[in-house]
Amino acid sequence: MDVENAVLELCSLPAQVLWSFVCVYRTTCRSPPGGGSTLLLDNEEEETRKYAEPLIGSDCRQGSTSEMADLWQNAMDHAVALARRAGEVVREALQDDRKVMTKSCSVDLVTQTDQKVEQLIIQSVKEKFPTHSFIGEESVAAGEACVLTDCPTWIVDPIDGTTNFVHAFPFVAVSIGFSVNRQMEFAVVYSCLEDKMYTARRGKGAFCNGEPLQVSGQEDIKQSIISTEFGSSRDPEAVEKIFLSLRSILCIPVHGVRGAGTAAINMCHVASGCVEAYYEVGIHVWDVAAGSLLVSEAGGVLMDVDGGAADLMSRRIVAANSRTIAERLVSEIHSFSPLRDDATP
Ligand SMILES: O=P(O)(O)O[C@H]1[C@H](O)[C@H](O)[C@H](O)[C@@H](O)[C@@H]1O
Ligand SMILES: [Mg+2]
Repeated sequence: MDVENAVLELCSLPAQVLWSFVCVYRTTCRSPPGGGSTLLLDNEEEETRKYAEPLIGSDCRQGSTSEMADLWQNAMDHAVALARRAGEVVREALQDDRKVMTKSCSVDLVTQTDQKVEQLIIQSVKEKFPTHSFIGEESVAAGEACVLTDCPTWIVDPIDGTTNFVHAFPFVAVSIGFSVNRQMEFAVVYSCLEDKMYTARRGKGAFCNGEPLQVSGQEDIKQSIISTEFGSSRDPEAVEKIFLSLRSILCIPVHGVRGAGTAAINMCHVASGCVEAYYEVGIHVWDVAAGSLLVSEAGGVLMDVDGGAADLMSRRIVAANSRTIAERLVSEIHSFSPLRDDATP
């Protein structure tokens, strides 16, 4: 039977049996069956196999369901260690003069520390997980594509709150999201100057320094704090919409409007329950990927600013403690549509 028919035959088997085959294939027929071609597994199974290698070993011990379910734990642990190391680099850099450069406009700042931290993270991940993909803020700024595929992908904002970093304003985060099959599997946001490590694993809750997070139970927007940012665009039409939204929301009235200066930490505040909702138009996928999982794992909801499904590449986000608050916010937002992160240039 050739490889293609073998794969079709296998796909009709229950997963447990399929996994046994993968085990057998891995240990008893290193060379692909039928010579030449390799049995192609989709990325996740391939990655499972690669990851699960320590679990299979030469005795082909089958990874139990829980061990397989934790196959991304190894990557998450590495992400936490990288975020902590990156935080040390950020704190050290704050002791020196920071060389400030600009990107899309005069207030869209970047520093050598942003670039150094991103390189540190990506280089380390490439060594440990050579088949993984990346979306990094500074790599994209340098011309790399910003496309999310099914592959295991690290979505990295080396310094979220770059403007804060330049001014030593105390909210600076390293944000690392990880997606497989376009679904967030884990999130790590390290608020470097507060020494707060926010983590979330899909289906396993959200935490800050190991303490569980839960969104606010407040359903009345008039008893709420809302966070947002002015962003780095100074396009008159965009600024007009930003201020119209801000005035509408402020005059609901809400208790207050806040902004940490970083999308990632704004979303951590929603997950922590100290802010009922955050919204913004103009952010990028690297600003919100990790925060989106933290909010949903803390019991919150994500939505587009027009009330539709959240789309991490759309540059628009509402992250709230509940649909009630999210939909009330949407009714007050004057939205606009920046060029998508994955738009073809
Ligand atoms: O600091 P950045 O990584 O550039 O990201 C920030 C962005 O530049 C803009 O200031 C947004 O308003 C922020 O929410 C975002 O985090
Ligand atoms: Mg950034």
